[in-house]
Amino acid sequence: MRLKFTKMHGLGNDFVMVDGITQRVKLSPEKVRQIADRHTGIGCDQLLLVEAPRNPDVDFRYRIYNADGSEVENCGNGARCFARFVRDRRLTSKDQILVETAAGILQLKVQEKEQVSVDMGEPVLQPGEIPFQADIQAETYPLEVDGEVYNVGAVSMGNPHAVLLVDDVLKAPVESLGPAIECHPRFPARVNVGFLQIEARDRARLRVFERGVGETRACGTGACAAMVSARLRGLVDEEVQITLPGGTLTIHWPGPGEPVTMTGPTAAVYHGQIVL
Ligand SMILES: N[C@@H](CCC[C@H](N)C(=O)O)C(=O)O
Repeated sequence: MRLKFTKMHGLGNDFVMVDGITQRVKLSPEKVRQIADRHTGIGCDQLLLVEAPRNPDVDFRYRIYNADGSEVENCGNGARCFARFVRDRRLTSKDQILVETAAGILQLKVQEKEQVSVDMGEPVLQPGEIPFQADIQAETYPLEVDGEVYNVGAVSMGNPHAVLLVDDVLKAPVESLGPAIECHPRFPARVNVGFLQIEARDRARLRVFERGVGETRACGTGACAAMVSARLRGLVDEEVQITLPGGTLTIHWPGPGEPVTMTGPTAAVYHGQIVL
């Protein structure tokens, strides 16, 4: 199979974008891992596959695969790159795009200077739906890892996130605690793990150890989940600039019952073909 693709990124969270509308694509977890390999493939955090929608009321469907080959529900930086990709490839000329994902329908707005805003929908906080094992919903939950107890927020943005507050993201134990929480038995579908440092009511820093990938330079759903967790704890206002290692996202969330909006940049790097 010869596959045409575009390499893109959102704040350094990098993607192989594949147009499954104008070419025939058959992907297995092995093929995704082969493409994502940074030494022997193209290299990416996620592969995003654009397809025709199944729901006639939306414009596209897009599917998300982590570098480990697992198919997942949502990807914030990927959603922004997806919007830019379908316009650059002239699959649509709309600047407001509705897209079906495994997490539901997202609404994307293409702005000036390659910025895209995404209505990420309402966060899910019910433990069973995240999924997270807890008897009742709470702002934070004590989570035991290797004999230590950490207070974590648990939020789904379509995909599951754990959020820990830290004093300094640069010193946060992302490489050790990230994988231990990612596979914690209380998160039966595994989890993305965010380490959040609040700097002011409108400014924060974040590092994310992503499920199925490892630490990435940015995670859009991770920034939304961090915002939700911080706001539920009363630590931030309704709009926050969240700076990740790859750059800054603007996240807006008035509060429970409201959708989260994420705004940030997109970048196209190159086009290519790979034979699999
Ligand atoms: N990088 C993404 C999230 C991608 C999926 C995640 N690793 C998961 O397994 O849920 C983002 O920008 O949101």
